[in-house]
Amino acid sequence: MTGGGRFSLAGRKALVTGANSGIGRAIALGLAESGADLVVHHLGDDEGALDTCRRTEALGRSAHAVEADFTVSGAAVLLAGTVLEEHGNIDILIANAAIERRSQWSALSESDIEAHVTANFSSLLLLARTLLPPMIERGWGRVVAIGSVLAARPRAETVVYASLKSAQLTAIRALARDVGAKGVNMNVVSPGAIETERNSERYADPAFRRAVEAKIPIGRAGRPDDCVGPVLLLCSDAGAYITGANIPVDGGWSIGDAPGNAGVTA
Ligand SMILES: NC(=O)C1=CN([C@@H]2O[C@H](COP(=O)(O)OP(=O)(O)OC[C@H]3O[C@@H](n4cnc5c(N)ncnc54)[C@H](O)[C@@H]3O)[C@@H](O)[C@H]2O)C=CC1
Ligand SMILES: O=C(O)C(=O)C[C@H](O)C(=O)CO
Repeated sequence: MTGGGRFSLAGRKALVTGANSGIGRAIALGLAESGADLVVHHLGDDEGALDTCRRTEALGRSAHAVEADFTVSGAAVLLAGTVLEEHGNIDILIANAAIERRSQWSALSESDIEAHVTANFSSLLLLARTLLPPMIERGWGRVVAIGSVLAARPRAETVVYASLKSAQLTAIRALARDVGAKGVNMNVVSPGAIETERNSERYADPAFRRAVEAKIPIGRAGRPDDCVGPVLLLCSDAGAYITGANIPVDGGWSIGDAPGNAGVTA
């Protein structure tokens, strides 16, 4: 099945980071359903990456798995170079992979801060530095970074993670401004509470689930699949006039949030 018309991604090739699980896997498969070929990035999950590749091939698209640890300095540059060399130009970059280590600010270690900065912020800029020029040359490209509603909801135990989601948004908007006239659109999709591998233990606690659901106007936690449609819009010609945007996918959770609202405990 391929999404047709203005949502079609036929003939496009996408690199999706963290495409072995959760939101990244759902987005990767959505892109493939709409006609894109894939480069499936993962870290330490051969089985998950192969599963995404097999499911992509079952949709009639090609898929190749690549591995990189973005907490390691130089890994993003190496990956981008290898991808261009071995898999050809990338039309669509989905920067989805991220680490989230929660701890009180008073317990933060320098190495933890550095790991977050390298994986969640530097890797986006370094992937973009290599992958954007060929997009600009061909006059068409899309970058979607996966943000978080936490960027606008600062809380002490996610101070590094949330700050970097804010920084990522600013970076995307800065670059979007520069490449907009060259056919390259760059946006952020910001999920709210989405049930995935990273938080399955928290959601196993019924009290946690109830607390989260009570704050969401749509009344349920999100599913990875909820993030797919907005990304397809931004990656296709249907989204040709959208750049530098930040689209929340949070069941309405952020409606009425004041900047700096720290009252959400889920
Ligand atoms: N699940 C949620 O409620 C929310 C998730 N997000 C964002 O969505 C994105 C995906 O998260 P989920 O699907 O929930 O989590 P997940 O844990 O299923 O996926 C994270 C992916 O990142 C990759 N990854 C982890 N450490 C890495 C490293 N050091 N180097 C390279 N890749 C690494 C893994 O391959 C994994 O597939 C992340 O950017 C996260 O910040 C944002 C808001 C809410
Ligand atoms: O991981 C993020 O980023 C989040 O936004 C997490 C959720 O909002 C959350 O903490 C509730 O499950």
